Amino acid sequence: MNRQTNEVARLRRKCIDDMIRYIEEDAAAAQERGDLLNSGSKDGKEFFDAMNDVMVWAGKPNLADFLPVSKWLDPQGIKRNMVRDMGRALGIVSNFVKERVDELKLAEEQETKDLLDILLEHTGEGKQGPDSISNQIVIIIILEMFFAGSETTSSTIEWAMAELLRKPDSMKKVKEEINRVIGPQRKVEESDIDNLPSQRKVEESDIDNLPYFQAVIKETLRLHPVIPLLLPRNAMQDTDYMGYFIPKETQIFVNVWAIGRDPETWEDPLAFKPERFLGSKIDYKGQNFELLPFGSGRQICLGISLAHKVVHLGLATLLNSFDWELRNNICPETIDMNERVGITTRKLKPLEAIPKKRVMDAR
Ligand code: HEM
Repeated sequence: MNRQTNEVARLRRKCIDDMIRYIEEDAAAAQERGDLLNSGSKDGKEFFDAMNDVMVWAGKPNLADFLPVSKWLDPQGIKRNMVRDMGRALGIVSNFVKERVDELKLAEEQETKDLLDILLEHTGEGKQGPDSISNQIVIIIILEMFFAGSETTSSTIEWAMAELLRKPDSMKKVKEEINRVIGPQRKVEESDIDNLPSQRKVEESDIDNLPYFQAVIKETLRLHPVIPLLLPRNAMQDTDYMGYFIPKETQIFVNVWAIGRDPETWEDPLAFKPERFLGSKIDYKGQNFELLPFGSGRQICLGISLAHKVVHLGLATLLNSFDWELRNNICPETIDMNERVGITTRKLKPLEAIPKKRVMDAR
């Protein structure tokens, strides 16, 4: 999995470069209009909105779960709304898959294949062999990957940026560190974050070169785990757990949001203090039960290594490419940090910050 994730580093680089280009173009246009960024991608926005709605329906307590006889009535309209919004998202993903199928018909031999290319190599209606999958399944797998991988990473970056803007001291420290290690003259590479075999030589283990930045991400995931109750589990049998009796078929949620804010584990738990992770061995890879934003064990996030790269590369690039400022009427203390409740926790009010292109140092 790690090897395959590394092989498509070039694609991630391109996505990050595109993101910076879009921000620059959007920022210039927004300045002329006198407002903030407004992404030009209609499909992107439509998908983002549909996904948001699906996450809200998925996280709503459903009366029908407690009163199964009322299931067919769908008393709160949750199923109805879910089917509608899932349909919107599926429509966009179907078009995306169709575009790729058309591109592949015209393409020569590909150098690098992504997940969709590989899935498409195995499409068929089952006649070709047991390992062939239908087009509909391909669309559903891609939809699931988009759902699992996009809002989680973008929200984590948004929360981190909001926390840094609320705490100018931490912002200053992280920028100084990134500036010292990377500097505005060159792009942030994945090798700056991890010890990867990379396009350029890594002089030392770069992960050690950005300890404060690493700590910022950990602290963000402690306070804002984007899947706060993980995915639900079902007790397969009657279980006695630490003196609690859990009957078979009980649906169980693990509240990692509360674990990350537990005053018995964390000093000053509600404060954003990346320093707490400096020199600490606590990590989010599922071994330290006080910090479980990706879950743990067999059901741990399938995309953890990809998420690790994308979140670090994305945020470091945003910080290295721009200086971020708040609007005139907002100061660090008044940034709205309320959460939108759903199966994922997104910011209730999207963060509004103005990117100012960094001027290259004349070194
Ligand atoms: C900051 C980013 C991310 C966070 C915080 C995150 C967190 C999680 C969590 C908490 C779970 C449930 C684990 C459990 O219930 O124990 C999960 C599942 C999953 N994640 Fe992630 N995730 C992130 C990014 C990604 C990415 C980039 C992908 C890949 C596209 C991905 C793919 C998945 C999949 C497929 C599952 C379902 C695994 C299963 O049910 O077996 N995630 N993630």
